[in-house]
Amino acid sequence: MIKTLVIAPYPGMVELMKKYRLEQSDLDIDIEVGDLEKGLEIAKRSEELGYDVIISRGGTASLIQQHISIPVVHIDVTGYDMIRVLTLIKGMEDKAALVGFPNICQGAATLCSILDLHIKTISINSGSEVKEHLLQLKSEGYSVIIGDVVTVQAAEQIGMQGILITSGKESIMEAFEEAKRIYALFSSIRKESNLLLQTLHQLPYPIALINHDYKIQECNDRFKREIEVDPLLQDTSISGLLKRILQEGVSDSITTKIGNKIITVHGFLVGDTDNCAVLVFQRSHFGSNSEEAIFVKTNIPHTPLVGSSEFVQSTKKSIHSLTTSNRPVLIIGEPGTGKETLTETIHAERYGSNSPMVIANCDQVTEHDLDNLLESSTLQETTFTLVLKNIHLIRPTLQQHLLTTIKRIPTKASIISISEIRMGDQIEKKQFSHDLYYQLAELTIRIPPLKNRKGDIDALVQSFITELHTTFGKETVGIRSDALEKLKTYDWPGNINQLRQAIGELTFHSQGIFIEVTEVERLLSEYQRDDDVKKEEPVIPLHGTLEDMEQLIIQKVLDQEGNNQSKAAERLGINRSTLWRKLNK
Ligand SMILES: Nc1ncnc2c1ncn2[C@@H]1O[C@H](COP(=O)(O)OP(=O)(O)OP(=O)(O)O)[C@@H](O)[C@H]1O
Repeated sequence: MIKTLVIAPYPGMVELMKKYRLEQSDLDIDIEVGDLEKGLEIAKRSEELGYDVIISRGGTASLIQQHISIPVVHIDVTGYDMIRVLTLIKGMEDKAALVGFPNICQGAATLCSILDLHIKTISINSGSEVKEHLLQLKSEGYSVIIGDVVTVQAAEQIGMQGILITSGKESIMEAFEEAKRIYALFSSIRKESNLLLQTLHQLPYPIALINHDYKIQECNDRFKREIEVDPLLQDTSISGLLKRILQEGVSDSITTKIGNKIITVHGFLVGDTDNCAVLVFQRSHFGSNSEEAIFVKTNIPHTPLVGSSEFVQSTKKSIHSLTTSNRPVLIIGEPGTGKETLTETIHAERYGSNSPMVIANCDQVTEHDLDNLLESSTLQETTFTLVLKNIHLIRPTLQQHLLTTIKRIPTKASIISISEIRMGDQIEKKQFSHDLYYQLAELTIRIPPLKNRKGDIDALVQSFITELHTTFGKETVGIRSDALEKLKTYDWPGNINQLRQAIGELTFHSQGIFIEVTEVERLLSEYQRDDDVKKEEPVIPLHGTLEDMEQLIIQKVLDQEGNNQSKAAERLGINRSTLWRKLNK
């Protein structure tokens, strides 16, 4: 049974409804009387009471329709209704006019001319026009007004006779039929949209529809549970994505950090006119913590390469040509020479700062981590750079697996490997896979230590001073030229990293606008003292295999003992023949 509520704009309709509802086996009909605002009040209550359809007439039906979501069936004024009312006034002597909405007036005018009735018809577009027309008609000598409830009430208020156009059996039966049709149509649409809505809520991803005002129009339960709205809408890469979708209509994906989660957001446009951006959120397997074996870095800094050395100048040129290809790059350099900075610059030039970098710490990764990398659906759709950090420290047993993994990486990604050492020796000793090396080192960039490109010191120092001035509000804005020259006399074993730290210390302690030569001298003599102490300390290398380390220790002791094998064997606690065997492996 279709639960139906009739909101009758005038009491007379109730009786007629009661009479004909008995014939309706599909409709369970309740009837209430209420015109305009009162009718709307009843309709709003009915929404909570679970009615399927509302039937009403004229202005009341239109008003209800604007405010509630239940389908509203209009009782039309039919030709029969018009003939009935026109016949009613046929014998009247008084001047009569009909005031009503165009749907009534047009039919009425035609009928009046067929029936040869002299009835003026005035068409109105809103209820507020009624009173003015009635006063005009009254001044012209009209005393009878035909119309709907609003018109008739207004006429009676100013002393005119109002005659209501009532609805007859035909209009009412037609409304009942329409109620059944509309209910059937709404049920199938509702069923379909309920299914879609349920699908939206059941999907294992947070989903949101964002409108042109950048507000969330709709979202699923998962979105409400998992995504914090404020950081989301404040994220610059998300607002850039929304702008591209809503203004240019493009579909796109980005990976970004929202709160403490790395998330890939796929976005596309839906709708024709009031269109919305749909955002689908996919959480990455990987976090953003650089201590993890594999982590994702977003909002990549795009640091310009500074310096006048030949290395910087030629690298700048080759980076430009790298942007057009995805070819794997191997960057080799001592600690602190700027390998990671250069990696970021190549990535940003190739894909832009908004694309993520997936960084694998090769000294920590396991087979499982590499499998996760391939399975991560977040990375399938995204353009990213896979950075293989400390590639020289990858375990030999994992090298074949890494080779298989990188061959299956999506074509939209590229690989940059970072090594602190040239790996020629390791390859020769079969400690590093030849195949893997040539797969990774299609292009090799060797970053010289800072001591071999002192020409870059001027530009680096200036860039660090500027950075410290703007970031920490330091007063120091420059360095005296003799102080700068002094910096160039030192070899910087910690490379750019150490230089950066030195400038930080100098500006921190500096009292003036310029860093003075005396301040540099004081700092460099401290550095020199530390270096001398380090030289005295035996260095135990932690790279390579146990066997490699053993060889280096034996060599060091031999050096210190002036190549005297007996003394070296004695210090190492082994006999001479064991030492000889170890040296000739
Ligand atoms: N072109 C450059 N302009 C300004 N600063 C730079 C540049 N290159 C490197 N740096 C700075 O030098 C420091 C070391 O750089 P980076 O971390 O890239 O070196 P790295 O070789 O990767 O170091 P590590 O081997 O210790 O990981 C960083 O603080 C970085 O900001």
